[in-house]
Parts: sequence; C-alpha cells; structure tokens
Amino acid sequence: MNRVPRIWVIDDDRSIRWVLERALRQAEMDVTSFSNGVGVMDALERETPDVILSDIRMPGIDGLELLEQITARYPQIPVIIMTAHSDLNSAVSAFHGGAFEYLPKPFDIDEAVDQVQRACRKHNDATAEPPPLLHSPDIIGEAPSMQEVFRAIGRLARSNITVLINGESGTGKELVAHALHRHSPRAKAPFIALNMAAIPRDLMESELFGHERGAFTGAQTRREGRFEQADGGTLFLDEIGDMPAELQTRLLRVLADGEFYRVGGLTPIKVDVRIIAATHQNLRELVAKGSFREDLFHRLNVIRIHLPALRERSEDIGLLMRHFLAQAAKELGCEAKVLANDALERLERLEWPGNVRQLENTARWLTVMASTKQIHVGDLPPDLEGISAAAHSDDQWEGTLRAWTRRRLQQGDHDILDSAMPAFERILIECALEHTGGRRQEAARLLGWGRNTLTRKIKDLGMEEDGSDDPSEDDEANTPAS
Ligand SMILES: Nc1ncnc2c1ncn2[C@@H]1O[C@H](COP(=O)(O)OP(=O)(O)OP(=O)(O)O)[C@@H](O)[C@H]1O
Repeated sequence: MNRVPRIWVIDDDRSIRWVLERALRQAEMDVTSFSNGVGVMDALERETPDVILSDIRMPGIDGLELLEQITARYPQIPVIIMTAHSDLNSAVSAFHGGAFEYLPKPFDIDEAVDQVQRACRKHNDATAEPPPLLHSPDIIGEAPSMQEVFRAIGRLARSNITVLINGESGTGKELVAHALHRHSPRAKAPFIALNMAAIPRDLMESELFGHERGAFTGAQTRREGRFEQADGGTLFLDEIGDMPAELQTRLLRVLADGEFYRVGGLTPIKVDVRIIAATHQNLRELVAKGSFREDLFHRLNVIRIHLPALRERSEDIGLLMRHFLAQAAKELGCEAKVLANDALERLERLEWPGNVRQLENTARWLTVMASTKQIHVGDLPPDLEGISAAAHSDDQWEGTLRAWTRRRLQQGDHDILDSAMPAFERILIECALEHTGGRRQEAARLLGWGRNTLTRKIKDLGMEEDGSDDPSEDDEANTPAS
C-alpha cells in the first residue's frame, strides 16, 4: 500500500482508544477515533477508511447495529469487532453478520496491530470483488473452543488451502467443511461430500475417480467420479482415516499432479479440486501404526480445525437446544417447546456420545412427544437415562486416566503410550479371564478378539503363568484367526 492506511477506532473507553491510537500510529497508520457509533454512518458519506475497529457495547448505537449498517452499505470495508469475553455471544453473531475478525478483550496490542495490518492487506487485495460475508448462521456455538473454530473459518475465507477437520462423530465437521466452501472463491462451484466409512472398499476407487464403460463387471456405462463432479469446487472426504492404502497413494498423486485416470481409463483427467478432509481418528497414530501414509498425512495436515465434543462445551447446550427446538417446530408446523431450567441443567450434565447430532434428535423427539409446551426433567426421552449412567462411570475412569496422563506429562515423560497401552490391555484381559474363570476362548469373545489374538497378547504382555490351564484349549481349531 503506497498511501498511509486510514483506520477508524470506535470505542467509548478512552484508554482503549488511546492505546490503539498510539500503537497504530507507531505502525504508520492514520487513526481517527470515535467515542460512540453515532455519527459514524454520516462520516462514512464523506470518507472511507481502510479498516474499522469497533467495540460492541456502546451508548447510543451498539457495535452490532453499526456493523450491520456498515456491511450493508460498505461491504468492502473490513470491520474488526472488539469484545469482552462475557460478550462472546454477540461476538459470534458479529462474525456471522459479516465482520472481518473479532478481537477478544483484553487483547494483546501487537496482535491487534497485526490484525489491522492483515485487514488492510485484505482490503487492498479485494479489487473488483467485495469480500465475502462470513455468514454461517447454521453453526451455533459461543464456547471459546467454538470461537476458535469461527476464527479459523474467517481466516481461511477466500483461501484454497487444504484443511483437515478433526472431531468426534456428530460434532459438525461436515457443517464446517460446508462453511469453508461457502466462504471460499469456489463457493459457486459444487461441494461434493463423500464418506469413506460408508462406501464398500471395492467401490471406493470408482466412486472417487469414476470408471470407463466395461472397466469391470457391471460397469455398463461410463461414470464420472466425485473428483470430476467437484471440479472447480470442493471435495469433502469424511472419515479419511478409513481410506484404503492403495487409494491413499492415488489421492496423493492427484493432490500432487492435479490429474488422475478413471478406472479402466487411459487418458489423464485434469481437475482443480480443493480437498477438505475430516476424521474422528488420530491420523498421527494411524501413521505410527502404518495404516495411513505419512506423506499424505502431511499433505492434508496443512491447516487443522479441531471441533470440540459437545460435553466439552456444555455451555452451548441451551443455545443449541433453543435453535433445534425452533427448527423442529418449524418443520412440523407447531409451536416451539421451551426447556425449563431443571431439564436444561440435566441436559448439560450428560455425556452426549453422539454430540450435536444426538442433541438435535432429542429436540425432534421432544417436539413430537412432549405433551406440554414447557419441558421438565420428567419429559426428557427415557433413553437419555442410559447416557447419564454411562457418563457417570465413564467419567470416573476417563478422569483418572486424564489425571494420570497429565502427571506423566508434567514429569516430562515421553512415549507414554508404550506403558499405557499394555497396562490398559492387561487390565481388560485380567478382568475378562476373571469373569470367565480362566476360559480364554470365552474371554476372547467377550473382549471382541479372536482366540489367537488373546493368546498372543497374553504372551506379549508377559501374563503367562506356569501351569495355566485353559479348559477351552481344544476349541482352538474352531476359532477364526484374527
Ligand atoms: N455447531 C452446530 N450448530 C448447529 N448444528 C450443528 C452444529 N454442529 C452440528 N450440528 C448439526 O448436527 C448434525 C451433525 O453434524 P455433521 O454431520 O456436520 O457432523 P459430523 O462431525 O460431520 O458427523 P459424522 O462424523 O458422524 O459425519 C447436523 O444435522 C448438523 O446440522
């Protein structure tokens, strides 16, 4: 930028204005300050700044209203919303409303200057086309961990970079992938989603790359694969950890060369596809185990977004429930149910193994099944009882394991899994054998292993006792190998 960037700071707090003015001027920017939002719209008629930094809570017109007016009339001006932690709710809606970024108060002044400089660059880069509105009203969350997610989506807007989304099932990985697509330069091209865990292995290759007529028995016509369908757009590969090794190799090649062959095809096909991958598994662990290619992992792991489990952001449960209850009522054409505090408190204490998807289903169930508008604990679906009990016992051992792991980390230990995994398996084996009175065949079945695996584990873990006698020994020949 050749000329000095013009920054407007809008905050009723004099000390904040002072600190920002000083720091931004030192960074060679021209600063104009306003102690409230009144008059800003008028001033915009006369002059357009490069970036606006605005507080949310102010007398007169509040930051969000101001933001709406600015983004409606001057979509090309990036706005940075400054907010106190207690106002995250508003901050998130600000983001939805089209703010460039938001800056949680108290902020680090260097970070603030950095952010303003980034916004200036962005403003400068956006020539003919106005910046996209970061509008993801369907992703709900006020917890700090979700704020990080929104921040990441905001940062990645306009980018074509490969993203890896990590999180348990039902945490919203596909939703985030979609938002990334919608805010990217590819928004007008297709978003194609494919779940690796849902397709039979032998169909996966042709699903991804398509096939020529006669490529295999049953291939009666030529078929386009998902890569071709997604040309110019985004291909969302869900459960990437389940991709078979040979396909990983092919995927890597497409990522490197931008071209591939249909199954049975001889002509290379060129595509321009952005990959967003997701998994609930720890890919690094899969790499260590040899079931995921390390080079592919590095290629995908350029930018990672982690989605928290619902139990880690239980403060969002009320907000999500209100949203899902309203949505379900709209779908069913009835009045929305309202959660009473006792019911909400109960929901907040549950473990939610199915995460947001399970919460959404609960809202649907309640909309159909609850007889009164107000929902109390007694109206909650009976199957939630099960989660609650599980949550309690799970909590205990997971909590202990967490504390143990933290202690080991604090002690500076490494290769922790080397001792944790054998200990974990030893305990399960001991309990199962205790339960079956030493019968290995039965214990293996209860653990979900084949008999041979159990025998090998017992040996590897040094659990063999002299003279140990297994009454089911002669069943060995009938046991499927594992
Ligand atoms: N933050 C959120 N706000 C609103 N709805 C959400 C949110 N997160 C998830 N959902 C809803 O929960 C359901 C599951 O989300 P989604 O399919 O994106 O999860 P996922 O992590 O991709 O799950 P899976 O790994 O099982 O495919 C969807 O109906 C989605 O709309």
